[in-house]
Amino acid sequence: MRRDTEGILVLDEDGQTRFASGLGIDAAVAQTLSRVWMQRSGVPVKRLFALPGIEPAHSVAALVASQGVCFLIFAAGEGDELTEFIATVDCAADIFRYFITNPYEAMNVIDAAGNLLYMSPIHERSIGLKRGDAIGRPVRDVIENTRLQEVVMTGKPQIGEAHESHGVTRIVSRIPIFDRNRKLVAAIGQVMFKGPQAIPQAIQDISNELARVRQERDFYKRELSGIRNRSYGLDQIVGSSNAIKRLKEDVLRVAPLDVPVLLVGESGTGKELVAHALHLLSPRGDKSLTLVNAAAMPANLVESELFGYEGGAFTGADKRGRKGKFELSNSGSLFLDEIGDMPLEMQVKLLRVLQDGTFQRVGGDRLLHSDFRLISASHRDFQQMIADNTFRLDLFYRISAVTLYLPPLRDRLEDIPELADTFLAAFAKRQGVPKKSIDDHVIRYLQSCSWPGNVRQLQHAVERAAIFSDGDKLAIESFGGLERSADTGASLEKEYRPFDMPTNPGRFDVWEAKQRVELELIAEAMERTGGNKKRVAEELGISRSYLYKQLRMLEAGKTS
Ligand SMILES: Nc1ncnc2c1ncn2[C@@H]1O[C@H](COP(=O)(O)OP(=O)(O)OP(=O)(O)O)[C@@H](O)[C@H]1O
Repeated sequence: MRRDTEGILVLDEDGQTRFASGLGIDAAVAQTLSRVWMQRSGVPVKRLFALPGIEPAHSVAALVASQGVCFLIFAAGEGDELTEFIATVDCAADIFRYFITNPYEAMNVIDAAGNLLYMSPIHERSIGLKRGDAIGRPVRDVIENTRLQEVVMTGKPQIGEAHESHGVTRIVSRIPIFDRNRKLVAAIGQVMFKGPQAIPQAIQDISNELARVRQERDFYKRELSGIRNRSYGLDQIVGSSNAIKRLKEDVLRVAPLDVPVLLVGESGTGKELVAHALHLLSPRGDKSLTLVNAAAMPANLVESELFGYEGGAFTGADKRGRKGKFELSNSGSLFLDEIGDMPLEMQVKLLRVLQDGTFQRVGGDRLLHSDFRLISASHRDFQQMIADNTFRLDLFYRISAVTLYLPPLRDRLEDIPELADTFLAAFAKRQGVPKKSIDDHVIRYLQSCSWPGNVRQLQHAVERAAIFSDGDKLAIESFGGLERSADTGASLEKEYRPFDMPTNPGRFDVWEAKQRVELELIAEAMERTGGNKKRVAEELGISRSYLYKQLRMLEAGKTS
């Protein structure tokens, strides 16, 4: 006969059986437990203990009341350390309580779905939660930057990691919890809570260094993906609208001149494309075009990226030092994208480089010189930035000898068929699949959309539709519902026009602009050298007679 593995035995004050079931009916079990109960005045009954003299091993939980006792008997399972621990350590419950309320090391528990089952009081207090507030909530909504949910997803522990939350770095271990059938049921997070001073400075330094390296890695990844092996010329600028025709004419006219060019236009209008064309069509076209994205660059990297650094300039720096973008673009062009996002303190430094082409590496004292042609770009409204004092007027003048305006796609909807066709052809070639086509009614649909992300958005939308359309034609549904136009084009064009933009986008007098920059350079050099004309002529590489002529113009400008 199969023996029960569980049972209940209820005894009264005098040890008489009041209720029994399962193993509780077994005479040997009842006798043993009755003895334990009747000796309670000498040996108090433990809350949990191993059942003596019965094979296989069983554990007993005792619920003691004034009129009697209820024993719950259950199979312990071989080598069950928990039952053994509870059975042999009298203060087992107190030890558990210590672990879950430990003020030096918090313990949080989540279930397999990533929801909090328990959070230590110390941790709750540290993030301003009331007792039990976090229970039932997804852990990632409660603990900033936590990765505890990853542990229930992967089943892999994360031991001794630095975790930054609410401005404090603490050491954390995250451990998956499995049941006896090796099924993942929960995860616990143990957080060292002695305060920041408990974390050795070395660990803090490593964690800072790691964050810096991660940031740097992401930055270079972005840079790398930006440097595609594509050839950019005028042919790459697709479109036959008047606006694009004029833009191409202007690129041809400006490219050979060694003056700074500012490209202004919304995101995705092709500023980078135009920068490449300007460079390729310039006398510097066979040299390199160095790309810098001021917005994507982490603040702590901007200076060393642009200026380079000398060996040992800071922790983690290359021992041999490194050239910055200014040096790398020597004799070529420098494309400074999103210049409007450059912090003010960097603007001052950039201005200095643009004034005389000299600079120093971070941590160095050698005066270096670089000869580059600056092409900068921004989607921002310079007029507004200058009014808000977030962009320096003198820098604006310096970078915008020529400003080219790139029209938003909504202002040249007639380019959509050509652009869409180009993107479809390129997509088909890249993927090695037949090219799909677009019916006129789909083109009309595309022309009714607002395209806030301009050509880039169109390119992505067309590629997406090429993937999701069945057959050899793009269907409207496969564009996934694009935003329709509310016809705001005209006002936006105005918004993006920088201050001295000609009303006719792209039209300007290049010679006038060149003259203006030259006069500014001369005025500045005169001021710097205290009016020493010989030095000014030498520094600027112009003859003295030409300098005198220009000075007369400057004088005339002041009095007119
Ligand atoms: N006229 C165009 N002809 C062909 N492709 C274009 C044109 N304009 C933009 N593109 C394409 O659209 C995408 C975005 O262009 P680009 O990166 O030059 O825009 P951007 O104005 O520099 O954008 P952002 O300001 O966001 O950096 C690129 O893939 C580019 O090749």
